[in-house]
Amino acid sequence: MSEQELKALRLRIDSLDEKVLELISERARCAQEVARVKMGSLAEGEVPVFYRPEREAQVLKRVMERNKGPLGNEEMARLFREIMSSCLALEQPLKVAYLGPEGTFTQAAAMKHFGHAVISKPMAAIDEVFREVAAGAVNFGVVPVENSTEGAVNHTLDSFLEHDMVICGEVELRIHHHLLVGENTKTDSISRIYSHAQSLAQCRKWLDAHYPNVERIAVSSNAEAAKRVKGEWNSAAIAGDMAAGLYGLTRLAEKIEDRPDNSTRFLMIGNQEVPPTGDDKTSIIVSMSNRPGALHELLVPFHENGIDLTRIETRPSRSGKWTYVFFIDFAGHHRDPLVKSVLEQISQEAVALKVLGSYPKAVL
Ligand SMILES: O=C(O)C(=O)C[C@]1(C(=O)O)C=C[C@@H](O)C=C1
Repeated sequence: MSEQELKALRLRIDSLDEKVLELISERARCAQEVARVKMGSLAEGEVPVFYRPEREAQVLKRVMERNKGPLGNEEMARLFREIMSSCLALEQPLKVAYLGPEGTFTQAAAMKHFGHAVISKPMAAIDEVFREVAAGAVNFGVVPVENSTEGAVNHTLDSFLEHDMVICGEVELRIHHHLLVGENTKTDSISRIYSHAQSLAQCRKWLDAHYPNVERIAVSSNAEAAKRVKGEWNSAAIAGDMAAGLYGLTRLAEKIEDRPDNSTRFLMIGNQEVPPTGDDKTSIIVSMSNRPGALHELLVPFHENGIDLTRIETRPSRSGKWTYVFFIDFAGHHRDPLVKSVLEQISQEAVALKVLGSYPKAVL
């Protein structure tokens, strides 16, 4: 390509950037107007709701439907995700607590869902994320709930039994683990590998094959593992890209998870009910009396009404020995007439039924 051709193309890019800049600014001014309208239409004592997950899901879906390339749908939606995040920050900067420390996959999930224009707050434990939201110190919390290789995150399920929370969104993240070392690590003398217990489990076969005799040490998070390695010469960590970048570690081996489709689902928790979008999920907790056929009775109304169950999980209830609660996710919104009638049928048989929330299915 000649110098002249390159120059002409860059001039075109400059002129397009100016237009993009003007359009983004116009969009941001529109969002400010939206905020003014929201503030102006409040009833006495009502608090404005700036963050609207149902609307955000619609915007992102529309972008993906209309995108003609060459950028892929996900890539384009990610760009719009960030634009919307910045527009919302003009209306109200959201405060989001997540399972920390910085560099965890939960932080990556929070950014994927809310974009980067939020004030994020790392918490030391899942329960603390719940408490922070309950105390009103943040608008939303982000917690892991299930992994495709390792199953349910029990701390999260148990926290739902203790706190009154509304689930207002979900996000799925492909989890890639790397074996990370620091500048001072002697790579032929690694005698311990740090990571979160779930991540060690997700890489078990790889570790058996490559580091069978090295001690595996479970720590509170992958980011904590990365932090430790920085100061030691004989250790490595299993963690993701964010932690690697944050602690300046390099990858000795990439994508070492045993299953290539290894992914984790995260939930956004808050106090805000989300209206239907037409493509939603609902999460409920049900406790049934301890008798034969109870689970069958619980599931029949879903089957009879053609409602798609996406997950069912069992946990011991806190109220009695050998009694259980079921965590169920299904397609639909609790305001849909069909879902409403199924929930009514179940509540006649159940000891207790709690709707944890209806929320848009993950778009990104
Ligand atoms: O539509 C709204 O209610 C807005 O506040 C605008 C907007 C956007 O930028 O598109 C911003 C934040 C909301 O979470 C949803 C959408």
